[in-house]
Amino acid sequence: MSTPDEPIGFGESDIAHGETLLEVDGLTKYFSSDSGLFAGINLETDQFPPVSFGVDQVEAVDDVSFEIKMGETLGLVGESGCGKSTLGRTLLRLLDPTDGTISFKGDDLAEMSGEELRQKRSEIQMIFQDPQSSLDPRMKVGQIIEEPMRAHDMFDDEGREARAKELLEKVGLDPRHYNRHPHAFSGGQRQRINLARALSVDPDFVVCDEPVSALDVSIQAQVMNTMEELQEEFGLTYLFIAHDLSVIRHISDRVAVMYLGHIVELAEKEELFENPQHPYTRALLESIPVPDPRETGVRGVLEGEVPSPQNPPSGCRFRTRCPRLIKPEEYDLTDEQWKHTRAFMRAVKRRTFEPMTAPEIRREFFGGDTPRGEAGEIVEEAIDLIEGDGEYQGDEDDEREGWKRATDLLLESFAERSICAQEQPAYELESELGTGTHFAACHLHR
Ligand SMILES: Nc1ncnc2c1ncn2[C@@H]1O[C@H](COP(=O)(O)OP(=O)(O)OP(=O)(O)O)[C@@H](O)[C@H]1O
Repeated sequence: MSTPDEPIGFGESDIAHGETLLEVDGLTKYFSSDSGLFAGINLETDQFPPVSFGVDQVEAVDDVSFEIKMGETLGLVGESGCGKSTLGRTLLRLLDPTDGTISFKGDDLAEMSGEELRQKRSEIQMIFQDPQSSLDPRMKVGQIIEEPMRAHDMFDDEGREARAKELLEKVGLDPRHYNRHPHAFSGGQRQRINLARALSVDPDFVVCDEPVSALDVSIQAQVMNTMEELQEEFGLTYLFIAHDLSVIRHISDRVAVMYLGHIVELAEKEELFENPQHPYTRALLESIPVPDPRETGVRGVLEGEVPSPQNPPSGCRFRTRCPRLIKPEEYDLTDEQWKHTRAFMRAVKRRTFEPMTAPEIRREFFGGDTPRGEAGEIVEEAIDLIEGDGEYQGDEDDEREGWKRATDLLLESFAERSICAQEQPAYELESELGTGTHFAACHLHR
């Protein structure tokens, strides 16, 4: 048990600044897609008997590897639903991993349970997005901050109170607020209370899950500045989860970009923002709203929907939306012809144009220069299926069938035969800025 006389600067960690604190290897977390009485029973009306047994998996986090160094902030960014929170919670063992290792100071958290895991939890803390709901309104601020210390049997009553008051001051609040209830505080102040609570047990590592997303922009910067000061003072290491790139840019040393359960790019902050190497990262960066009022809206917004994590694309998970999908080896296509074919495939898949005649399609999508050879035959067959005066036109059901067959044909012949569909990419690149490694999961770097 710690003594109350210990200074608030807390105990020394046995890992030096800049050394690996946490190393995650092949971390995977699948959820069964439904739960309850009928979990695993699927109704399939087109077969007999019309039920089958089997659990659909949501591949929320899939084969993720990275490390975090003592004293650094690793930013984790990605669109909603890409698995950021699941990753954070699995690291802390709030969720049980499906596979992989989580080496924290050399011990595998994935293998721990019971008392051993409970003990470890004082070294790893988490801060959540919503400071409103994560603070019990019936408890006073002092009790809230002391709760984790009590759970870990740290100090006596007097010691805990002294420490709680000192922490209130450290996070930028007034120690005299010790006896107040959380409702008396603003959103930013409540997040500061959360910070004090997380720090009360002297953690080395704090997973911050969208900690400033619910706050006004001006308050966000203040809270992040406080977090940086506390990091410096207490030698903290952060995994900072956010969907907002400007927040990530403010606080991170290195940044990991997540898409549909995979980490697609990881590099030092400047390198990632100035020299992004994954088409998804580029699209994310381009979709940041432009501050210039003369430019309206957002640029380069990502096309299409994120696929379901229940049935994610093979190979590179971004390939179904990727503007740089790689040409399949077997076709003799110029870059220009491939660009046209790819654009045509996307337009057919998403049915973005009204029926046209075959010459109009050739002109519109291929500038009159349709590919030759096998690829050309496939393109012509697809054109045949959707052309305005072709056999599939006139009846709505037939028309739909024609577009579907053309889509399947194009996807099977081109998209599915790309290396992007066949192999999961993972490449280490040289950084242009800074000294660290640059990971990019994109076959353009093969
Ligand atoms: N308990 C659960 N059971 C089933 N599926 C889940 C569960 N928790 C999360 N998921 C699914 O896992 C995927 C990843 O979700 P997660 O919350 O980790 O994403 P996120 O990137 O943190 O998104 P957000 O920013 O919206 O919280 C989603 O498809 C989500 O629906």
